[in-house]
Amino acid sequence: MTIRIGTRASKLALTQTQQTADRLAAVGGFPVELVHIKTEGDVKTGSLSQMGGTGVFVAALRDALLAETCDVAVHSLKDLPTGAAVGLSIAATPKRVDVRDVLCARDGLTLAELPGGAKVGTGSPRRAAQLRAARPDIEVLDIRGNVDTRLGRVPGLPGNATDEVVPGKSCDLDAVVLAAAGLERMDRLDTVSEFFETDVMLPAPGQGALAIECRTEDAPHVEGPNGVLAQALAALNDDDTRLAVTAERAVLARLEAGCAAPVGAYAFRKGSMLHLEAVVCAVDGTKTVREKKATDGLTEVGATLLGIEVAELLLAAGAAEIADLAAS
Ligand SMILES: NCc1[nH]cc(CCC(=O)O)c1CC(=O)O
Repeated sequence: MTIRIGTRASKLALTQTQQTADRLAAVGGFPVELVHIKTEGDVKTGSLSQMGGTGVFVAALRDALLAETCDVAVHSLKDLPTGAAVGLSIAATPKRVDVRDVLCARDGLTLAELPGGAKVGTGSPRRAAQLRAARPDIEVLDIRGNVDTRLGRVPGLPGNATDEVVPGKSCDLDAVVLAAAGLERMDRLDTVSEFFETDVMLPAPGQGALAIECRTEDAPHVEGPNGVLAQALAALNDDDTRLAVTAERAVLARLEAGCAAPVGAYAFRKGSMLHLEAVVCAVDGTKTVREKKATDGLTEVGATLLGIEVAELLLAAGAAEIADLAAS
């Protein structure tokens, strides 16, 4: 029995799927193969929001699972909509890597060292808002493209393909903001000039974590017999990661936030407590509401309730008035 793992064709997706496939094969003792699934988001160009947001990347993989074109799909958890997919389960969330956002600037500059008027690229309203809050005097530009394309917008970064300055294309910005996790997986952490601590920039809910999805019948069950795939998936799960991302995603769900809403959230377990902090910002950076809370309820339900509670604190503090939460 060969387990087929569906993947998008992007370098980041291929890298993280191959790494997961290798671990699954090692713990499961069965052969695995990668199946390339073309998604609407890979084929079309232009604004993601016009295609229905990052959900388009996920939908094709889910269709392939349900059609039994593949048995397992690996998603970046932060790209996964909060709504459940009928017939499918998140069978494992492996231990998450660095959750932080990073600055990749020319000449190794930090955010504080960038000159006034510096051009900083990001496609994320959450990052744009927090950048503007920290440095109202810089210019934040909306950029698109994969990780290599984005890094290529900053002159002199290690590993860039060209030094040619082409406006809108290459070497035309002072810095870009990306997730440490993606750079780590693609072995491009040497481009980072600053790691943002969470008091400056709260990451996207689920950032740095993967979700391994399968048909519900193949997922690990609490009771009853588990097949070889379910057992291998259970072995890849990290309980603390699952708790943290459950709390973070409950914030999004309770806020009914779209995938382009300027919402950051970060949860972590420390000892017997699960801590959660979340932020909603005005995209122009002028207003921010931030709340945090902890629970000793270290269960799926406890984590969900913590997320709901923090979301309600944010709403009570005016979150819905300062930002378009439905933005997608
Ligand atoms: N939205 C694109 C995306 N989806 C997942 C990652 C990598 C980080 C992660 O796995 O959380 C990235 C790139 C980025 O945000 O820099």
